[in-house]
Amino acid sequence: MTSYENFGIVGGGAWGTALAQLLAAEGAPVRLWAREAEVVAAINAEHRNPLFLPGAALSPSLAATADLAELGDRNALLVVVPVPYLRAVLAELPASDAPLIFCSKGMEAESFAFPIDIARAIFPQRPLAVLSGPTFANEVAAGLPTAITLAAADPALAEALARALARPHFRPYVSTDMIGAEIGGAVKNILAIACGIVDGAGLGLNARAALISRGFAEMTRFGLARGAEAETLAGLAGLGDLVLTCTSSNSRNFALGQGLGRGTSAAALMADRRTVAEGAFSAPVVAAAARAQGIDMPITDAVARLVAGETHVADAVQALLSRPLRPEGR
Ligand SMILES: NC(=O)C1=CN([C@@H]2O[C@H](COP(=O)(O)OP(=O)(O)OC[C@H]3O[C@@H](n4cnc5c(N)ncnc54)[C@H](OP(=O)(O)O)[C@@H]3O)[C@@H](O)[C@H]2O)C=CC1
Ligand SMILES: O=C(CO)COP(=O)(O)O
Repeated sequence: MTSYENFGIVGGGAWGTALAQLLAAEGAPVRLWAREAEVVAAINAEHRNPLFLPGAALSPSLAATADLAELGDRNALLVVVPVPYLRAVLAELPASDAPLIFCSKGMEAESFAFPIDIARAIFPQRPLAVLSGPTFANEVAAGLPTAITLAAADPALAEALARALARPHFRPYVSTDMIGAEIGGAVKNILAIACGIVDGAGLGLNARAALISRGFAEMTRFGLARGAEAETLAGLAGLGDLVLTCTSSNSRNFALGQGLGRGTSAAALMADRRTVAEGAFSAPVVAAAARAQGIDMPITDAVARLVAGETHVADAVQALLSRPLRPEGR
């Protein structure tokens, strides 16, 4: 079985930096590509990333580069670029047959593609995997206990990558359901915005619990219609991540929702921010994809309209509460 020891990280945001630190913590050489010179310089000179992961001390064995070509000799790449920018970055990757492990959580506008779909179109022959679950970057960088789903169509690849990424405090659970892992991560971001809205608007904990469980029903309907396995959606990459990000303002998506719930416009909340709340990008995309397939996703649709400034919180809540009564299983 191939062993993967020589990792490269594509993306110098909070999650790319935390994954790089996970792998470099005990002195293993890890190379990370970041787009911004400021991030590259801070990682190399100060062993910190104050822009995206303030407070984390990084291992000196983690080296950053602004040149993607320097990842050409790595035998596996963790790709941690927000989905709206992913296609452009993948197109610049150096030629290699090293597996690509996708760690981003979203769906691309217009193409309705998940990271795996984008990658398959660009690299039809390259082995692909997905890494997704309840994993706040700052906690992983601090070495706190974390479990995550690692999915690849080839079970031997999933197992080899899981073995390479596992640490005493970081447990990957293997799966062959890549689409399930991707859908869980993309949809939970949208639902975290919804839960943040409920929190910011002071609508109470009953409403939040209702949103988590009815949101999970939406995730499940969307996932099953697209070939995901129910077990994946009920696992770390789905329900696990939903619970994490729907209950903590450490989630950027939840925090964005809190701002909306307090009455600030999405445009004001999004202006000048450098960190991503992927759910704001994905909500209109998932809502449109669901509509096109005839899948009922009222919470996702409400978040999409709130982010677009097409409705107000009170009206969106009223619309959700006045839907016809129905059996819970639908
Ligand atoms: N933060 C977390 O706890 C977790 C995040 N994720 C997912 O990981 C992905 C990355 O998020 P995260 O690391 O938090 O990002 P951050 O919000 O911390 O940072 C923003 C990232 O976007 C990149 N970026 C901005 N503009 C562009 C562009 N035009 N082209 C290419 N890259 C650009 C930045 O790169 P640069 O530095 O070069 O500007 C930076 O890596 C997202 O899909 C997120 O959902 C998944 C699990 C946990
Ligand atoms: O995906 C995450 C944790 O699993 C991080 O969530 P946010 O992007 O909402 O901060």
